[in-house]
Amino acid sequence: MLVEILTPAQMAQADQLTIDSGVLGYQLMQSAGQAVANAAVDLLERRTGSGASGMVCILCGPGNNGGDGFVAAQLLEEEGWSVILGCSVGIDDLTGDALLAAEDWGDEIFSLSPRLWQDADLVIDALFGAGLSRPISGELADLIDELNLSGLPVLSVDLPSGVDGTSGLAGGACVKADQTVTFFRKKPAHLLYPGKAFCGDIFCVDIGIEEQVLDDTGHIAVENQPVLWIDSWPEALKPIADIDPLRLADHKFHRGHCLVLCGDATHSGAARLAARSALRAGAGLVTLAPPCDAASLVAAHVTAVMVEPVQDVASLGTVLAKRTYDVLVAGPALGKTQDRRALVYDALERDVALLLDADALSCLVDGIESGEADLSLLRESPAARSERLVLTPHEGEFARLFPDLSHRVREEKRLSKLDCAITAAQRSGAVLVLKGADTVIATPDGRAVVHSDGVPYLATAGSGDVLVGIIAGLMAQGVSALDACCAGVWLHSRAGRSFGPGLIAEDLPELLPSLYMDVAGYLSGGFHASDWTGGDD
Ligand SMILES: NC(=O)C1=CN([C@@H]2O[C@H](COP(=O)(O)OP(=O)(O)OC[C@H]3O[C@@H](n4cnc5c(N)ncnc54)[C@H](O)[C@@H]3O)[C@@H](O)[C@H]2O)[C@@H](O)CC1
Ligand SMILES: Nc1ncnc2c1ncn2[C@@H]1O[C@H](COP(=O)(O)OP(=O)(O)O)[C@@H](O)[C@H]1O
Ligand SMILES: [K+]
Repeated sequence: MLVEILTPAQMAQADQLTIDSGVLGYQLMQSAGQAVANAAVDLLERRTGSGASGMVCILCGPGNNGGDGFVAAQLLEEEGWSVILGCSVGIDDLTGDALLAAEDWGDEIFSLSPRLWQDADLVIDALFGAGLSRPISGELADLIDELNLSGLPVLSVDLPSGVDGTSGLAGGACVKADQTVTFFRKKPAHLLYPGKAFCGDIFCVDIGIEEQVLDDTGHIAVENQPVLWIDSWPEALKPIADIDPLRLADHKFHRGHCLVLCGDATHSGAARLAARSALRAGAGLVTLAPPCDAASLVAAHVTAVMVEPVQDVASLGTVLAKRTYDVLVAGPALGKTQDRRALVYDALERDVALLLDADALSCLVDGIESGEADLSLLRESPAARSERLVLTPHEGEFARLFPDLSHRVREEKRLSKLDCAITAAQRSGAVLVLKGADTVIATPDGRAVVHSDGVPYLATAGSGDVLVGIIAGLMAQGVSALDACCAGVWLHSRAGRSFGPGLIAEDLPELLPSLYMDVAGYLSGGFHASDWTGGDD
């Protein structure tokens, strides 16, 4: 099944639709508080041994997040745990369901102070959740800093207080939680950094909201899971017993041919990594295209990968006319000389699936008088028109192409990486892979997939070249651009995680075969990401 991600605004709509259908808001709050209390008991029992013999400190804020805290306080006390509760406002300042919850708590409400947790075994952070409207500052920020220094386990309700639910940005003080319990569906901040790093283990619990509300709320993105792309998994990467008998006699030309443009003699490693990765990802043939004076050096460093010199636009035309190529990759250490830049512009006019990475992305900005890429060249390319244009920028390349959506601007204006990636995909007409510890894959029609799996081992030279090669290899076999990007990012991340420390980019393509056996476990059902029409239509 799809795992949808809802913005706090969409979540508020889900709450409201449920309330409109006859469920009391206070009932939802009680379910949320119960889930928090359950999680707290698990954590307490792990810390204090079984039996209700520990103390919980609950920090409540002025809104419904605080309301969840009051409910949890009451339930934990009923179960025999010692509870001490502080609130950022007096009971007279509470309203609605939060006021009801505070009245039902009935016990003492202290002012917030570090003294509250001095004897505690666990702190529950119910200060702010979806309603955070600005970074936390002043006395509350000091309190959060002290809490983070206390070394006590912290359970956050819905979101770690201070983290912006929509963008995952952490502008002011933020609670550093060991565990976060959220409700119905995850929010962007549970997946996007830095927010995700503050959440600890995330548990998403059912509080009685019906799935059907999603038809009305829509969703901002989905999580990247094999169910999205497993149905388009190439035959050649399946275990022999799963291959369609009619495909057992396939030859290499059925598995597609990738052409990878290559840089000069001193910069050919990146393209060679991409080429090898495309082969490992199942492309039937892969050819590297270096400039003439680098051809013998490149040829000396490859074996199954072929070499066809491409000096200029004319020779690219000749090479493309000679054989059928299914996918063209341009970027890894391509260089930004006049010649190589001309190749990128020429490739944009050709009717072939096109993956632009690294230097090819920079070529779209470098040497342009206005300093701005002409995105209409991308949008109107045959590749984009046939939904076969892919861009794989890291944040630096993304900032050059889309300066108004850069990481810096996002932080300044508190914009979400998801919204910005979707906007960039719409402007460029490309399936866009905005790489990072939280990679966002976005499509021109407004869909987004998030792969959030901090694997710092992947932050190593050449790792992005491998990713673009994997995506190209999958597309060569007929996988759609979106499915190939999602599957490629998944495989890349898994490879990094399974290898662990010491990983270098050369290791990554060699890890793919063992991952294909893992993928085989998912082959029993699913649907294509490319068939998914998004949540808000
Ligand atoms: N019926 C519902 O809507 C449900 C809501 N639930 C809980 O309600 C939460 C959302 O509740 P609210 O919308 O009341 O929002 P919050 O409780 O997250 O916070 C809103 C309050 O905080 C204040 N505030 C925001 N940023 C601040 C800052 N930086 N410094 C000081 N004060 C600040 C606002 O003025 C407002 O009073 C969710 O996170 C979830 O925990 C759950 O109880 C489930 C049901
Ligand atoms: N901390 C991290 N967690 C997960 N993935 C990461 C992390 N850091 C980098 N990556 C991934 O590693 C790859 C690096 O790509 P890139 O920056 O283009 O490197 P290069 O240009 O050296 O090939 C991207 O796919 C990115 O998503
Ligand atoms: K919270």
